[in-house]
Amino acid sequence: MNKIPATAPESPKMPILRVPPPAPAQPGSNRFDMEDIFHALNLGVCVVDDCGKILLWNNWIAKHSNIKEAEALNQQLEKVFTEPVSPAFLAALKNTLTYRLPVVLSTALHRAPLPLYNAHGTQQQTRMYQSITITPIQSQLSESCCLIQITDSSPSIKREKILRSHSEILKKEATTDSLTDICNRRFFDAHYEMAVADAKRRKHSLSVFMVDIDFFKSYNDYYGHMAGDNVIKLVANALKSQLSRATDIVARYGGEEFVLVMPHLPQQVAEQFAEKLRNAVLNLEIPHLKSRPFNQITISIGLYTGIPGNGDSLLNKADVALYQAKLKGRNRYISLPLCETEEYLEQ
Ligand SMILES: Nc1nc2c(ncn2[C@@H]2O[C@H](COP(=O)(O)OP(=O)(O)OP(=O)(O)O)[C@@H](O)[C@H]2O)c(=O)[nH]1
Repeated sequence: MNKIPATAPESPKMPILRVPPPAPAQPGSNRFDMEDIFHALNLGVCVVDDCGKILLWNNWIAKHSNIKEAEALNQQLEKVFTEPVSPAFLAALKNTLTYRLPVVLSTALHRAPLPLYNAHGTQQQTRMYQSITITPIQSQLSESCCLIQITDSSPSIKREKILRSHSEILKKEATTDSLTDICNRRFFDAHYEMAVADAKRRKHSLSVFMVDIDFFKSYNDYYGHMAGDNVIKLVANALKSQLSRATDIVARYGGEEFVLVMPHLPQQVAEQFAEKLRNAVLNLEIPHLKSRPFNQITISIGLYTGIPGNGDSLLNKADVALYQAKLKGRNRYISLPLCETEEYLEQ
């Protein structure tokens, strides 16, 4: 190891760092051995000369690269490793040596520029995440050198990953209905507001489908609440499986009621889609002996297709249509007739 001299070097050929002389020893205090401190640092320290030859190599790098100090000294940095060094690191080093400007390698872009490991010879052979700074320094002999400092950023990156996954989970929980795993009312309200604004701006239609499971109170009473929960899940899945466009959503509106919003559908296509939804639930063939005359789980659908205007909301109109579907015997869709706003669509 090349000691970091605190005074003038013995050999005029050996470049040295400008290290401030130690403070005069106070009575009773200890003098520090710079070499011990250099090797005890909990970060990698390496100095290369203007040709990229290694002049200093501390214990931290020796440990994490599995390359001893004696093997590293006087070798070209990029050749001392058996595995490749990242081109970004080499470019940064070259820049610092040429232009004498310090560089901080972005940990976001360059996670593991050097082949350094936390656990050598174990199964855990993934490169350590590193934060690297390269600083130009001047030796007393005016030779240009670079100080490379490396810290292990794995713990902070791990922490960041955990925080990010926690925030993803929280975001999902805030927008998803826990029983059915489809969008919840909160997400729907926000989405609906944006869909309405978009449809108004572009003057295109929105189709709103209000869906309600028929005779669900009697189902709960007869089969029990848990069986009722399971039906809600199955119906939610059946409705969701009919959607294919990224712009369409289905949400649990509350209890055994669902809502679907789909932009840009001609009314006739929206009606065909409502029939597809009804059949998807019918095809589940869930027995419901208290539902006369169907004897199985069915849904009623209220559909309204229109350009959002300033009057009654599309949701209210779809709700009115649902009420009519219930009155007319359930297991059907009702689509409210076009009003003035829709005449625009027909032009
Ligand atoms: N199992 C279960 N039941 C629910 C849930 N949310 C609401 N319900 C029940 O759904 C039933 C809805 O009943 P009603 O609104 O009277 O409607 P219905 O019996 O389906 O009658 P129609 O809609 O007129 O066909 C009530 O008994 C609620 O307790 C839920 O999360 N799980």
